[in-house]
Amino acid sequence: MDASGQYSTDIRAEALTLSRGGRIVADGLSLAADPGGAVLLTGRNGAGKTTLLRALSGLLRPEAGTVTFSGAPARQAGPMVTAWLGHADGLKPGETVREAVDFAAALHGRDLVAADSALEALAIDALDERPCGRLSRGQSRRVALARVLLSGRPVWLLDEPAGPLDAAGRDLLAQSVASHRAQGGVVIAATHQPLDWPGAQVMEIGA
Ligand SMILES: Nc1ncnc2c1ncn2[C@@H]1O[C@H](COP(=O)(O)OP(=O)(O)OP(=O)(O)O)[C@@H](O)[C@H]1O
Repeated sequence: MDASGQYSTDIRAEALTLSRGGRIVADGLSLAADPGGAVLLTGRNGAGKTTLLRALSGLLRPEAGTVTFSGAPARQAGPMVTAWLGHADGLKPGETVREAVDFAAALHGRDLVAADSALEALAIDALDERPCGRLSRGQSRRVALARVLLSGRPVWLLDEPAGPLDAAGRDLLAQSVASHRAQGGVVIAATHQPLDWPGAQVMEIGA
């Protein structure tokens, strides 16, 4: 983020061949997003959406092709510029919502005002004393998303972010994504649900 509070990282993936367990699951995939961009990855179960997200993050090495963030290879830059939301929310059952969110804020050098804002952005401020192990699936997803908001990372990679969210939760997610993009952030999400993110590219995997 620069002095004016804007992100400026772009992502380029070119001619990717991806394999899982020794089997090619996707071939010839390319994708690009400039600051402020969003890409929705769609496609049937097993098409390779999660695999592509992992390759974009730098966690999975492509068999062929390249992923770069503003020109830097993903395996080098990915851990610094991406925030990852997987299928699992990764919350500790005994930790309260407040503890989970405050920890994320501290980890990313954010203050408690930012933590409060993230709780409010996902409308989970009233749940702050509840242990994460006693949340509903949608409430738990909201906490995981609040932690993404606190990451301060320019590129969000979200795997089924709206899976268990209700309509109000999907609206809050859309608003959070819109504010991130307005700051020059990039959001790439795999989804089975139609998500109303204005101007997002839709890329069908395995078509
Ligand atoms: N750890 C693994 N080892 C071997 N094969 C795997 C592994 N994980 C996934 N696969 C295979 O890779 C292919 C792509 O899986 P991936 O999870 O990327 O699909 P997806 O499009 O995200 O699916 P879904 O919509 O069900 O989440 C599938 O055929 C899957 O069986």
